[in-house]
Amino acid sequence: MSTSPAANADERKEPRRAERFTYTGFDIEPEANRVVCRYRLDDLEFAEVVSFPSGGDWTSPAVTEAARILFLLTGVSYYKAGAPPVVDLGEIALTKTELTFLTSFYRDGLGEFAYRNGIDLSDLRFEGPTLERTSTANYTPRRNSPLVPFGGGVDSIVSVEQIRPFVEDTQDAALFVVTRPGDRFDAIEEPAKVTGWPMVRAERSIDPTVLRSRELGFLNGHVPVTGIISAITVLAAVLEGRDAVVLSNEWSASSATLYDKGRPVNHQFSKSETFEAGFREVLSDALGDGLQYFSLLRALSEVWIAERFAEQPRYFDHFRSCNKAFLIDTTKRFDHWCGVCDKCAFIDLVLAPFVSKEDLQKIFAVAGEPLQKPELLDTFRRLLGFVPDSKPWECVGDVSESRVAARLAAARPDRADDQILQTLVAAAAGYKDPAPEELLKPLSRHFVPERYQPEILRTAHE
Ligand SMILES: CC(=O)N[C@H]1[C@@H](OP(=O)(O)OP(=O)(O)OC[C@H]2O[C@@H](n3ccc(=O)[nH]c3=O)[C@H](O)[C@@H]2O)O[C@H](CO)[C@@H](O)[C@@H]1O[C@H](C)C(=O)N[C@@H](C)C(=O)N[C@@H](CCC(=O)O)C(=O)O
Ligand SMILES: Nc1ncnc2c1ncn2[C@@H]1O[C@H](COP(=O)(O)OP(=O)(O)OP(=O)(O)O)[C@@H](O)[C@H]1O
Repeated sequence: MSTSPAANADERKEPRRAERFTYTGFDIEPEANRVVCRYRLDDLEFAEVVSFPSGGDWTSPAVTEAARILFLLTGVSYYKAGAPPVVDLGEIALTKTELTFLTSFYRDGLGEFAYRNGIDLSDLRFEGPTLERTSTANYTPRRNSPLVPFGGGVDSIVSVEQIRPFVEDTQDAALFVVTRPGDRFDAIEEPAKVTGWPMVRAERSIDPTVLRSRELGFLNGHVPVTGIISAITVLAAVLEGRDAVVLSNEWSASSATLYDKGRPVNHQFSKSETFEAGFREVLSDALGDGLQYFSLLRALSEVWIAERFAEQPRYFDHFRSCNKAFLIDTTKRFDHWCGVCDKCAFIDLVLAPFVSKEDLQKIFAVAGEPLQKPELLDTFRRLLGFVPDSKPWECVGDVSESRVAARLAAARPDRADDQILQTLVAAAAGYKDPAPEELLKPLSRHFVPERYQPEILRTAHE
């Protein structure tokens, strides 16, 4: 694959698969507090730069390990530009555990990308030396000093509030946010202020070439971005000697968006339990068990999370889950809930049992509350699973969670006249869903260490 940087929108090329993707190397640049990751797709070079403005101890062996893991995961954005059958790891030797994990990160993490582009990634093969690890970096952190990646939505807000009591003695927790250099997401900054916690930042420069996919004839599509953010957070945590990276990935993030020839395709793969378990193994082999990477919400339903969020009204005027707040192109970024996307519709629905109609109408005031828009009936029908194989490619709950939320919301006096909700509940009558109280208990295993377990996790599924 080769391309001219002079290509413009009038010279669009047809995307085609490349032959080979190569990990060419990474440099740790302590004086600039950054890591530079370099890749090649056939003869086209890419570089991604991740900076950590607050610095840290770059001499620690654990930092080198964490930077190497970051290098492994950030490659996926550039691989997807040509999706070749071969990934050449160059001089980077991988343990068997790492190879298994990375293969899944590419195949499953790019599952949506592959499905929507009609590409079969089952032929994907990694070539490179094998690493026989005999010891870990033996990382030893400070006690109770978690770093919480913060997306500004319901999930990470609930995590912060659940973790808060466990860090009262150390006062050493921090939010973590990844942006482009100098960029700020209002949708993150505003609720972050409400938490009152300090913020650690990383700045990520994606190679600008990959942002011109259409024009340059690259393949394009979704990338497992939470995996990339996770790897960046781990490096930030290790630089600062912290003991935990606390994700906010819920139980339903493990559910497939659809099945393709029997194989699950999950938009949220890098938020899934499979990703979490594999990444934890990689981290434990490389760093030892000093750093705990886990999702606090792994075992918990969207309904439980929504109920906890409703207990925190001070965030209502400040939080935003709509992904239109996060577009890289600032001219296209929204400064309010768009009020029509699947994510807005889902958040409205799942909060409706617990947050008053009046408050939800205020939250969605600019574009209007999704549950009041007759034109969104089909959107809600898809969220509730009434249209086969049409769960949105978005971070939304499981169809049964949506049906339970609809029933609970429709039973509220302030929703008695809500046409959409009443129509959905009538249509949901034939579905056998868990009782609401079942969704208020832990639903699966989780990896939350005892010192960070909220009450709900202490009472079940130990
Ligand atoms: C903001 C958003 O939803 N973006 C998705 C959208 O991309 P679009 O082209 O409209 O805009 P940009 O996000 O600005 O991306 C421009 C190009 O850059 C590529 N890119 C971006 C980040 C990266 O790490 N590597 C990249 O190569 C991207 O592919 C574009 O070509 O549609 C894309 C195709 O479906 C999505 O991939 C974009 O999603 C972003 C990567 C993103 O950050 N999305 C999160 C809001 C998101 O989806 N979070 C998930 C978490 C699940 C997971 O980890 O997979 C969720 O909410 O479910
Ligand atoms: N720019 C970012 N910097 C750091 N962490 C992020 C960023 N964007 C998302 N995250 C984290 O990635 C994970 C997945 O994001 P997701 O959008 O599902 O969560 P959220 O914003 O907390 O909640 P919601 O689903 O309501 O948007 C969460 O742990 C979230 O906090």
